[in-house]
Amino acid sequence: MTRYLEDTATERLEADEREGLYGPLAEAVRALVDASIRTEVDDHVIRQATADLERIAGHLRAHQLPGSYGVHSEAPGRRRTWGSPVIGVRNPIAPPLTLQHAPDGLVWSEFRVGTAYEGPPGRLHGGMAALILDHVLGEAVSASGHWGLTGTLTLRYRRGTPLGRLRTEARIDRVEGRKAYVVGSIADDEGITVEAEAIFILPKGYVHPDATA
Ligand SMILES: CCCCCCCC(=O)SCCNC(=O)CCNC(=O)[C@H](O)C(C)(C)COP(=O)(O)OP(=O)(O)OC[C@H]1O[C@@H](n2cnc3c(N)ncnc32)[C@H](O)[C@@H]1OP(=O)(O)O
Repeated sequence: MTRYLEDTATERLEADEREGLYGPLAEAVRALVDASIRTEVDDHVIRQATADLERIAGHLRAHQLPGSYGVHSEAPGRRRTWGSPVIGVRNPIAPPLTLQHAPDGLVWSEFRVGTAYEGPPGRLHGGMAALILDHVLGEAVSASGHWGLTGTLTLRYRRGTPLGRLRTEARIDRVEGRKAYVVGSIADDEGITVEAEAIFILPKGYVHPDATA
């Protein structure tokens, strides 16, 4: 039977420590992105800030992964998606979402989006809504014990999604062979703004990297 690796208590503690280190770094860069979009300070301050940031990037690049982050081990134990553009603890591009799992398989999150994700004035960019929903729907597939890549993702933008506080949720509808059908949404305080449905497909011959015999 296929089993998936779980963290021990010590491994969880180590991972929490790493999260406590990298989380604030990503949060500081997120604040920087917002500041970069909205600042109206004098030109010389911007030039100075640019030089300072280039210097800081140089410090961080002194020792780094040779390639992309992928699904990587920060510490012993379960591999983590800390580079994810949706939930990644280490990725300042991620809003980030913290996903919650209900006992009935519903995956949901309450989160905030700011100016970095603006499409129409004051509203969430449609592509960003697709990114969030792709991930959350994929997570609902995983939560059901299945796995797969997005084959088709269909969105219906019912009305504009305001920047600010939002909620997303997803649940699996059914599984047919290697295909998992899943549905979800993004909502503001007034109700659903974007509806999504997707088919996630387990690629032919795929073996999960965390699977043990
Ligand atoms: C928990 C973390 C969540 C993270 C979520 C992140 C999600 C992602 O970003 S995934 C990245 C984006 N997606 C991709 O890159 C996928 C690229 N595509 C592929 O790899 C392949 O085309 C893949 C895996 C979808 C299907 O390939 P393959 O396994 O060869 O499928 P194949 O054997 O031809 O077809 C299997 C079944 O699926 C159907 N199918 C194939 N492709 C699609 C598709 N794109 N859409 C719908 N159905 C499809 C076929 O009709 C067939 O159906 P049936 O069994 O009824 O005849």
